[in-house]
Amino acid sequence: MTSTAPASLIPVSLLTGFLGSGKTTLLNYLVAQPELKDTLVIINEFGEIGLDHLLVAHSQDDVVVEMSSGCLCCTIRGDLKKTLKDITWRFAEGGQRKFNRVVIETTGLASPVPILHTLMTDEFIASRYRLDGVITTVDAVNGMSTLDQHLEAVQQAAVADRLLLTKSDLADPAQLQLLQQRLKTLNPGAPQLLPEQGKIAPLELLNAGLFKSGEKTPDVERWLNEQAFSDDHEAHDHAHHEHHEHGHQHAHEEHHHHDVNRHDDHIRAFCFSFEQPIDPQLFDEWLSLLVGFKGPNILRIKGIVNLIGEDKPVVIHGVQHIFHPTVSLPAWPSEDRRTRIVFITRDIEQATIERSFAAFMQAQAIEQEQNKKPVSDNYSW
Ligand SMILES: Nc1nc2c(ncn2[C@@H]2O[C@H](COP(=O)(O)OP(=O)(O)OP(=O)(O)O)[C@@H](O)[C@H]2O)c(=O)[nH]1
Repeated sequence: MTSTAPASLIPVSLLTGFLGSGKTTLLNYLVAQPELKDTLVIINEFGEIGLDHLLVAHSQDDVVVEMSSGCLCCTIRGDLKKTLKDITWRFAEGGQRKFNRVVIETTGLASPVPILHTLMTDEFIASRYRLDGVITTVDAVNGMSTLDQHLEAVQQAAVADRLLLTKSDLADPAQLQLLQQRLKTLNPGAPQLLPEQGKIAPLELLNAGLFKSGEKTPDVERWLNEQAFSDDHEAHDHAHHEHHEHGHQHAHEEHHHHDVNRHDDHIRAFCFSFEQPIDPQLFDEWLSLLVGFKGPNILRIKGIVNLIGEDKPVVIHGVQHIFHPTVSLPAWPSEDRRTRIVFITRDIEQATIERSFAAFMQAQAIEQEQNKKPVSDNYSW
């Protein structure tokens, strides 16, 4: 189990959101704000000639924009690695780095999961950068139909740490409320914010990760936002209820369309918790087996774990089958010593996770009694 010095790593915010959902408008506003001084913006878009960089105002000398062409999610993944390596010396003066934060705007057409993956897998990147958070813009007017039609848009919203509902000035309030409820069901942990023409206090978006810039103490509560998952079912029921009402009162066809095999019906967001400290080997085996079998369907995992023999909590953060180096926290953030892990999955139910964990615990108890084979030999998914 390794641990890193997160305070010294450069925070990276990922800005994603479907085509035309207001990413550039937001960036244009953000780069002019003092909080984003010394921020390097990497803009990527689909197609050979990038235009977006021309739209981002260079309001401050310290804000620099790096262009890559191609689709960031596939061919450009190598380029992203290269760019993140190159900028450490290209944007340096007298041996001093000229930026202390990076924002990557991704193409609206792709799921950000492979990019998160890239940020975690490359050794050089993981040793220099840390993910601060995923910011996702959702168009308040077109959001519903975009979510219906594009799995990528659902994934963008599902893995967000902050959801920005743009163009709310153009949306009908009832329509906006429905979208907000749908997003709450999809991703209960992400605060929803409503910028007007991209105007939003930068601090609402930055520091969404475990650590705030310049601070050594992690903010687990804000990062995990476990509280938001406790009324998960309520939110789900409410969304369906509202959905029906809306369908009957306003748009029967739309209602019907939304209910038919929605992409987000496959997405699950829940918090797994466990009271007692967990045997580290059992936890490792369980997690390895889980990501081994279900990796592609795990969009994001983040959590705080109480391990037997460790007086400090351990933080885990993963995407698909890839995990960030485990971080040991200096102390428990509160009296609450439970293991709490937030899962965002595709087609993996909370009950499946709970059942597999219970089976491991049970098998371990039997094994301890009979001193038999490792638990993983006996569990199948
Ligand atoms: N009325 C209104 N229009 C907005 C708002 N935010 C963005 N827009 C408009 O929406 C359109 C698309 O915004 P962009 O910022 O270009 O969206 P984008 O996500 O960067 O688009 P792509 O680069 O195509 O992915 C532009 O015409 C913006 O002016 C808003 O809050 N209100």
